[in-house]
Amino acid sequence: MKIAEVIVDVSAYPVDRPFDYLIPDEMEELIECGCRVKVPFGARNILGFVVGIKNDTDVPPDKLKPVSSLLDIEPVLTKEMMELAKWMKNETISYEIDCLQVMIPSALRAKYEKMVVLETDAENLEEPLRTVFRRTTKANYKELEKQNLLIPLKKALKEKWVSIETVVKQKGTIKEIRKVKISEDKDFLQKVYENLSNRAKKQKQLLLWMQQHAGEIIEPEVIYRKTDSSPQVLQAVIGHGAAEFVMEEVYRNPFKKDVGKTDFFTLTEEQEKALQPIVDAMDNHSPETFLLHGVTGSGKTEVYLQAIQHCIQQGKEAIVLVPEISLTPQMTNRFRSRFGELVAVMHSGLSIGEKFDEWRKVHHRKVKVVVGARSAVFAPFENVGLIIIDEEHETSYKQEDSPRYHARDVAIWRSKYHRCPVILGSATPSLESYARARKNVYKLLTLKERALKQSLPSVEIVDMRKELKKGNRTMFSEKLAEAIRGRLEKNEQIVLFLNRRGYSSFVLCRDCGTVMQCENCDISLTYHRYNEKLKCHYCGYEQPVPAICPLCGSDHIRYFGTGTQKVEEELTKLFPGARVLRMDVDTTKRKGAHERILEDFGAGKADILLGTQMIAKGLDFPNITLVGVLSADTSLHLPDFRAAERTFQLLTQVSGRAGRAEKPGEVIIQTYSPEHYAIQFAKAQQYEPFYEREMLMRHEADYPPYYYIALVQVSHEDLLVSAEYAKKCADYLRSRLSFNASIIGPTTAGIVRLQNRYRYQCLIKYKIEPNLIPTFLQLMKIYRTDWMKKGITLTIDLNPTMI
Ligand SMILES: Nc1ncnc2c1ncn2[C@@H]1O[C@H](COP(=O)(O)OP(=O)(O)OP(=O)(O)O)[C@@H](O)[C@H]1O
Ligand SMILES: [Zn+2]
Ligand SMILES: [Zn+2]
Repeated sequence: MKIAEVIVDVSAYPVDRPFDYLIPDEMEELIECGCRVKVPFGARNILGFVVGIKNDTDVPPDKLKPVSSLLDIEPVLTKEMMELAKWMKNETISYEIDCLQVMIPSALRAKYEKMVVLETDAENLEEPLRTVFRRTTKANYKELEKQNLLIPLKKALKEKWVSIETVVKQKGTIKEIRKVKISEDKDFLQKVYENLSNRAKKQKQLLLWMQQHAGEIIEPEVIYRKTDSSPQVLQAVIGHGAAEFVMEEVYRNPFKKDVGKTDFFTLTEEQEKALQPIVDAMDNHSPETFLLHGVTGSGKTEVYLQAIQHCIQQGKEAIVLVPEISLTPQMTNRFRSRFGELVAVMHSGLSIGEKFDEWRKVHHRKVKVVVGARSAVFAPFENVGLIIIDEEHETSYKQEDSPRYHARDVAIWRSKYHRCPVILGSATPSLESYARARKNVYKLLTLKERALKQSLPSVEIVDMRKELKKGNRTMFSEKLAEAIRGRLEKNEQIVLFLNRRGYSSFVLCRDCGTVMQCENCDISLTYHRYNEKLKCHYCGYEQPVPAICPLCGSDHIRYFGTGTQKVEEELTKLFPGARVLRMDVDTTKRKGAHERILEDFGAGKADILLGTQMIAKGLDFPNITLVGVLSADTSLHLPDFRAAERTFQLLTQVSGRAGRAEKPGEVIIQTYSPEHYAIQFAKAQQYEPFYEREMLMRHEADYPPYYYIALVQVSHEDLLVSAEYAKKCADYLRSRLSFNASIIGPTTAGIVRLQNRYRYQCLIKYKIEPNLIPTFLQLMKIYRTDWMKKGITLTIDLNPTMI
């Protein structure tokens, strides 16, 4: 008798442990650890992962149920991943199933079809497969399963006579936008127009307009707006054949392009010195963590590339993590142009199917290097020699929902498993990492100079309060405006950065002061110019901009569109000839848009790149000689203890985009708080003094890195219920944790009401608290057995990125 231990896909069960299932005889040779199965659970058949196989069980025979079906003939998880999940579930207080799910590509969670592809001459196969593949080189897996051919198939797979190809059916995350393609045939449009009766006034009006736009592909919303027509009218006109609906064309895959080949640079002395200890650690199989602190443009990437080269020479594999936002072709091409076909790239811009293709290259050892965002840390390599996390200070390395893991922690866990080094790289390391480096927990490697000894750009601070006093009401100080003008004349490029964190455009009634709020959340709605709508960034609620104030009926509605759109308008007014590219959430929604904007800017098709956080990192364009920061302090006054750190990081990163080649760079930072230390140190571009200063602040307030923090959050539709259970949490924690841990709260969360749920939280600060994880697990158990039924949601976030 063979028994499978299965982690089942139920996230509401109080106990998080494997369940035993009988393996039916016909599956005995097929099931392995790491395969997914379907098993009966209660009245349902649900998904599960086989995490162990054994010969006996305590479950009485009459209770023991058999596995219903097998989903993977090849395991999708390695032994390492299953071990990692066990560690992760405690570390992040989450279900093991969630940890396992996050490790596999989303394609495996979508609908797909499996095909078995012949990889050899059919005559080399054994019967009965030979007969099958004499007729075809591709057979449907389901068919073979029906014919009971899985056992010979498994053998053929092991011999690599066949392989399995998965065709994802669902288009997945690619957003397809429905647009209207107007007929190119003007005469035809005219004919349709003439054939319409005069009573169809709206249709006629629309057709007249269409004649002016023959052949164009336009979003329906734009048509409604421009022609004052309704969906019904458009539908009618389409019915006459004057236009048709088309789906947004899929953009070419930016990674299919040939990237050419680049050579290794001769390292500078500093780079050489940084690389050596990493190479030594690889040679000695030593799981050390290095913090590579190098100023912007110091050539950290070159150090990574040469370290990877060494790793490949050792016959091992490398994982490179970069923040999603800087996972641009510019970045990935640096890896692809060095290592060619040995590189797989994983990021959210790819469709589910494309992502899955990349994952399979890793799974089948077709590549040696994977470059990807956070989840690439789970790349199923089995012989990892190096893990790199670029821009390690980035908050996107922490997953915001369950499992709330930090890629850095996972990387370090894996480095111990594989006995290989980790490199954390940044020009502005997180305080936590730098503090660890100071204590020799991480090994500090420093690059103080830029790669070609270019000087860092000169930084100037402009006090915007004085501008206002001078009577300048624009967003551009005289200084910045002048500098922009100068660059435009010299044909040099400009980056303008709008710090939009915690700050957005909103709509307000000038008579009564009402700010338009979301119906479901305690958040003001954000104004979107392009479709004249107000939108909630938290829950997606959308409404048209009201013509009159819903509260007092006044029509004095004012738009505080101080976002990128407004800046763009002002820019074009001030500098009519300037070519501006805007990069923000609106202009980068579509697949490939982000890449295209950068590509165009790199190719010199624009003078000014205007953007938000998205443009702060990773850009390496030689012709940028001016960086302007329009509003340095918007991120400074957020109620988050990391506000100063984030501001410093942003300003330093964005300043670093200037003067990276021969031409010297200049940075102008506009601010209303020029005296703030985060801004002053960003001006000096000195990390260490900032670090010292900020550490003092953290020390005084008992914040990380001196203390760890954890956030326990409770939410419920009813405010009082939420408050009551938050208090229960706090009481429970107080009764179980030591006096060294301080429990603050319960207090209301930063945003009290979100998606119609009221939120309370407790903040826990602790140093060494052996009882913490067991207490949290216990609290979770109480929640899952009892509170959940009452509609409570409880989340526990260890080391939250925002509080
Ligand atoms: N040894 C070298 N010799 C010549 N050029 C180099 C060398 N190392 C790096 N460079 C060049 O210097 C520039 C900056 O390097 P890179 O982009 O790797 O810096 P970085 O430290 O990653 O910067 P940032 O943190 O600002 O993104 C690049 O254009 C790179 O090609
Ligand atoms: Zn009003
Ligand atoms: Zn909302």
